[in-house]
Amino acid sequence: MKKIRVEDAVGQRLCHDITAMRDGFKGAAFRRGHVISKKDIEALLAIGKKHIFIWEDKAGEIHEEEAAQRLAAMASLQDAHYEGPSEGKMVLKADTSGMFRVNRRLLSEINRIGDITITTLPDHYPVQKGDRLASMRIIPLVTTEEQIEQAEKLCQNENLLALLPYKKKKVGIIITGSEIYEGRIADKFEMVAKKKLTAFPCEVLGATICDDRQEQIVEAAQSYLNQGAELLLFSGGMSVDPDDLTPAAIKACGAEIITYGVPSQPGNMTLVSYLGKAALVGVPGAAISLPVTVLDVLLPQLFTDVKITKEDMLALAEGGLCQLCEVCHFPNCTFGRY
Ligand SMILES: Nc1nc2c(c(=O)[nH]1)N[C@H]1C(S)=C(S)[C@@H](COP(=O)(O)OP(=O)(O)OC[C@H]3O[C@@H](n4cnc5c(N)ncnc54)[C@H](O)[C@@H]3O)O[C@H]1N2
Ligand code: MOO
Repeated sequence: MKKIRVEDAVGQRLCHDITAMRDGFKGAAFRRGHVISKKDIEALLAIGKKHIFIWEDKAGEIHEEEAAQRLAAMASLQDAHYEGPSEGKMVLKADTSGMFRVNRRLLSEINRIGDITITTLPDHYPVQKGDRLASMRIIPLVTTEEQIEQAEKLCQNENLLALLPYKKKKVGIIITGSEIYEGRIADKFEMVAKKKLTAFPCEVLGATICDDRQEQIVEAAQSYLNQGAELLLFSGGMSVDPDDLTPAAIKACGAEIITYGVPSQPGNMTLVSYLGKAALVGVPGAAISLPVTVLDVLLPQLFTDVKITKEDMLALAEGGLCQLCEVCHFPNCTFGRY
């Protein structure tokens, strides 16, 4: 690449986007390929560009825009599209709502190569259509093609990124507790659960209030399963009192327990289990009194086709202590990352 003074550049073609920042604007003031005219000289000087590069092709070298496009192509995925290049980078955006996945080990290997940087939302992040998911660029204006080939090779047999779209599910809500069943207090869980479920494609089959009696809880669960429910949320009776029967009732339904107890707080006493395709989730009482608990962390994955594992739950421990912020920013926070 040849460096020349802006005053001597009239008639020359810019070989990369040139960024300006002013009054809240940050973006490309001049695009790659723009032919510099006399009137551009003052504008370039005003954004601090006294010199520009003139591109000279060299074998084995690759320009930032082509490099970014190659990186995007090696990590293409369904239900998302790339935009760019702009300022040398490609940005991945979601075409649907779902749970974003990133292969962290592979991401680290690619970023270790040298000039390449790929940055993403956190693994398991819930996203909406239009959200930015990842951005890719090389740091210098030019890199060796060999570095891009190395990254491409790493992505040959495994996916770097994925977006798991939410699937429509039928949901049954089972509320336990003698105080609610006998009318001593009003139920608060149905409203809480239904509000959280509005973020996902689902049909709520109903909400059943049960006494602290195992057979009644099992019967309510079976009734929803017979109606095709793929997600059952059980509330209350999840801790250590003699009347806390929900975990035993879920076991009695024949579900395979993935975990009873999650290293995350609030929501420690959560139970995750599966009976065939259906997820049976025991939700501790804290979900009623706090804006965000483990339930909010689990819901995105519960609406995908990928089952929650014990490893997933163990990974919640670091950062899993909610900071109880005055204004809750979940999921844009430390809580619930795995
Ligand atoms: N000694 C210990 N105490 C507690 C533990 C523990 O491990 N050792 N765990 C704590 C955790 S964590 C939670 S969360 C709570 C509550 O757990 P439960 O899910 O068993 O909740 P309940 O005992 O059934 O109810 C607690 C409280 O909330 C009211 N409630 C419950 N469901 C409803 C509803 N649908 N609508 C309105 N109000 C509801 C209930 O009446 C109780 O007042 O336990 C900690 N304690
Ligand atoms: O199970 Mo509890 O307060 O950690 O929700």
